[in-house]
Amino acid sequence: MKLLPRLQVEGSAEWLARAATQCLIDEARLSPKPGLVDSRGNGAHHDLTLALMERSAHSLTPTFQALAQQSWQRPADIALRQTIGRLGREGEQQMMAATNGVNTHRGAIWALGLLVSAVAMLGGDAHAQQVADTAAGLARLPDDAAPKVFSKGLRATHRYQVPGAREEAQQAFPHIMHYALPQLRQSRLNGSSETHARLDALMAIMTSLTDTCVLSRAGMDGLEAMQHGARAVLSAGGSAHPAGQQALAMLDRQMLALNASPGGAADLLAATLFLDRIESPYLTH
Ligand SMILES: CC(C)(COP(=O)(O)OP(=O)(O)OC[C@H]1O[C@@H](n2cnc3c(N)ncnc32)[C@H](O)[C@@H]1O)[C@@H](O)C(=O)NCCC(=O)NCCS
Ligand SMILES: Nc1ncnc2c1ncn2[C@@H]1O[C@H](COP(=O)(O)OP(=O)(O)OP(=O)(O)O)[C@@H](O)[C@H]1O
Repeated sequence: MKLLPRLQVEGSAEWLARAATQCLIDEARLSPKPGLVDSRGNGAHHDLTLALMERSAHSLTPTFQALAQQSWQRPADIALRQTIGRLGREGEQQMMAATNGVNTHRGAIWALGLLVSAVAMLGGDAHAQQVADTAAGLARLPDDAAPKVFSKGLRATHRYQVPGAREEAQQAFPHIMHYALPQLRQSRLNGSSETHARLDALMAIMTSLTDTCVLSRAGMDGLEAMQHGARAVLSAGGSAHPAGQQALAMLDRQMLALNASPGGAADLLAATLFLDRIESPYLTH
């Protein structure tokens, strides 16, 4: 692999960090998303707003940049895993400081952080599948310095015996690679607007993700409502189609009634937009 001069590495790290932040902002603004914060309002969240999500996204740029710098052309080993674990946890603290203690982006720091690191490990130029595989290699390494803390996500994975954020990464992000990215591109090819293509990609994730945000807030009934509702949108022709729009509005009402919010699916949509950008960095959708 070609060794890049320091300045070029810094420039690439900055580009990756800005791209990751922009994907978080694009995800947050995308509307109408069922149960989630979007340009219309707060969805099922009492403690989140779009302004808070955007402030949080900006607070994470230095974290993404440090992750890219530290990971540049390095192999997946315990030393790198420890470094990115530390940077990820520091990023969570930055986020919490920017939001006065509200969890806006924990799952997104995990998924996007690993993907930013993986692109940098590969020298800044790679296909989405290689990036996902490389990120999975990192996620499978033990992080011995991680504090043993209680988390809602972990409790939901144990209680319902389902994979969560950790496993999604360790399995090389199947919901991005097998559902969201293909749907995003198919909907674009079908002539859908960028907004509709992104909403369809979100629906594709929601058809099968075991989203621990939804499980924690609304149990298995909430998760089933999310998966069935998302399938109904896609089988009605997607969000660009009038019948799909009706199905999406119904899913939104259901999610609000159940106090359910597919935050994990939202994180994976942001990560999907990032991998899409990596493969076509000069296109502005
Ligand atoms: C793995 C993480 C997300 C912790 O996950 P945990 O399952 O313990 O639960 P927690 O409730 O804190 O967060 C889960 C979040 O993931 C998202 N999520 C939920 N379900 C899913 C799913 N099935 N797939 C993907 N994401 C999901 C949601 O946004 C949710 O808020 C992460 O915070 C972590 O361990 N960070 C340590 C720092 C680190 O190693 N970073 C390295 C990369 S930067
Ligand atoms: N647009 C969005 N709207 C809402 N949540 C989002 C959005 N995008 C991403 N998320 C994710 O959803 C998670 C927030 O979910 P949730 O509010 O259930 O977490 P919590 O603070 O741990 O729980 P609770 O609010 O039930 O106390 C964040 O970690 C974030 O990663």
